Amino acid sequence: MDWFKVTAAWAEKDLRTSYVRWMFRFEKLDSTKVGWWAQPTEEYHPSESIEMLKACCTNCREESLQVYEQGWMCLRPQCPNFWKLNGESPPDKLEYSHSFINCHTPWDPQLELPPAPLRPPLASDRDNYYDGGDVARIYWKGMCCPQCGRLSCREFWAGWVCKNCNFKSSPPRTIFEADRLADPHRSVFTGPAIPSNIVQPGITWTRMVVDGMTCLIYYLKDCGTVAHILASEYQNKRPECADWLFKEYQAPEMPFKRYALKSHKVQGQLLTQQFSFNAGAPYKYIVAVDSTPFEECPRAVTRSLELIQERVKLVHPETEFNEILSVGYFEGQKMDYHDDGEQELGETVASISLGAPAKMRFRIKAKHMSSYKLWEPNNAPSEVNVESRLHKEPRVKLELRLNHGDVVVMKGREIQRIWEHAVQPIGLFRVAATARWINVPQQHPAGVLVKREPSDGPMETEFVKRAAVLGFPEVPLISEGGSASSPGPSSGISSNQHSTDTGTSSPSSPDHPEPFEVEDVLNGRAVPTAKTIRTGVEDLNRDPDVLVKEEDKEEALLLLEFTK
Ligand SMILES: O=C(O)CCC(=O)C(=O)O
Ligand SMILES: [Fe+2]
Repeated sequence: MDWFKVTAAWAEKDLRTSYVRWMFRFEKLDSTKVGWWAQPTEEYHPSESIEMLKACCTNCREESLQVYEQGWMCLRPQCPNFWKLNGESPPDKLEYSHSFINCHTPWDPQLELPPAPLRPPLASDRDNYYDGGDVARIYWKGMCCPQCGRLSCREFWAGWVCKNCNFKSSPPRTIFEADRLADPHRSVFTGPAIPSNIVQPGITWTRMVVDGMTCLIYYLKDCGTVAHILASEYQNKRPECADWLFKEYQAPEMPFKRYALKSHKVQGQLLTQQFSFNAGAPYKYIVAVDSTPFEECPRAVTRSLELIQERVKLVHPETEFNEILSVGYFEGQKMDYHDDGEQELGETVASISLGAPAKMRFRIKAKHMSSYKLWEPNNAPSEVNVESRLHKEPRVKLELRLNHGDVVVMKGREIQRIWEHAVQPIGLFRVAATARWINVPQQHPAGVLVKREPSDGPMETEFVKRAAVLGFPEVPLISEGGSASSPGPSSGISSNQHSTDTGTSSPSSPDHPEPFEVEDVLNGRAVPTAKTIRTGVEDLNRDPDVLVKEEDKEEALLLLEFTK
């Protein structure tokens, strides 16, 4: 782009809607440079000798510019003559006048100087100006590549990578101590901590001390409980506990990343604010996050899971987890209202807070607000009263103040269905790790059917041993008893429909084109889609024989789909 000055403002009327909109005329500071957006045919010859024409309204006696070629109009919305061309409505299509386009407005020479280079400096050049280490707001904003000028988001924990020329910029890393990020006026507890949560009427709670830790249990009516287990200085300083974890999580090698949001209304890719890392069973979340097996994770991740597990056992001894999502929040980042109610999720979700404190708020989802009246005391007020009360009452019913080392445990599926929660860190830098149980059905050892579309001939399917699909090349591509079948143009069979039509499969014949090579799968020429893998795994689990039963062939096509 370029630097511009605003040289005129006027009102226009939309005759279809009668709305009035304000328009602004921008003029480039350096009018000798042709804009990259200008059409080659565009006639633009700015000159100071061309004047912008003005005239006075006979009705309001105020001056308006002549903006349009079609003629002068009063451009003051307050005037009864506004937007009238010789007393009539102007035509729908108006053109800008020659003088309006080409006049060059004289300007104070001092102000003609560009105030700063348009290309923002690299964040590392600004280090001296920002207090907040390398987690300040500018460190998660985009980078303008000094080599090629391309703008790139900050996607990686370690720094920026230009998407065009691969230029890398890594800011220096400050390792924060949790104490530096804590509220300086907070109380420091050497024994069980005292909470400072906010509870609205209607939520009951109990408090107990277990193993020297304060536990608060909030009853979100019949939906379940939220337990807040407060850490103490003593607990946090123990080996491989909160202080240690927080330090470990800040290592530059930590595989945190900002992932692309799966659905949003903006053109192009949009990243989540926070950096995250998923380990154990795959969790869909609101972004397509990869998942790393526990054996390959940094120790901070597996240790967080152990510590969460230890804390959760204080209140819900039977709970197990198989997944942990670690999230790093830089300055100003937060997690908006959401629920953790994915279908595959177990009923307990627990998280540990590290670093800066945070507010975690729970509110009833708007669509369930009407059921709130069911929770009124015995003599439930009349419909009218309930409504008026709902409007006055803030939807937030519980606000937890989370400090370094605290653990929160949500237990109950209904909490995720009826309620939603949001987390707002207070301070520069925070890490949270949330553990869940995810029902991942066992992978069927037999394999999967893959589908391909040959350039000539009908759609082909081929049975591929699952191990090969998952990346073990030693397992060869196999045909299941000559299993090539023709599903027809649509194989969109719902996962719980079991076809009984045995006529859908036919033995492979020499007429059929060559099947997929395993290499196609492994070298990325044939790509499985995450959604279909998941559907497939679920179906395999529901019916382990699905791949060997002839009548289920069509359904099995859904199990894993490859696009060539
Ligand atoms: O940041 C936190 O404490 C919890 C984040 C959360 O709600 C989630 O990961 O689903
Ligand atoms: Fe959550």
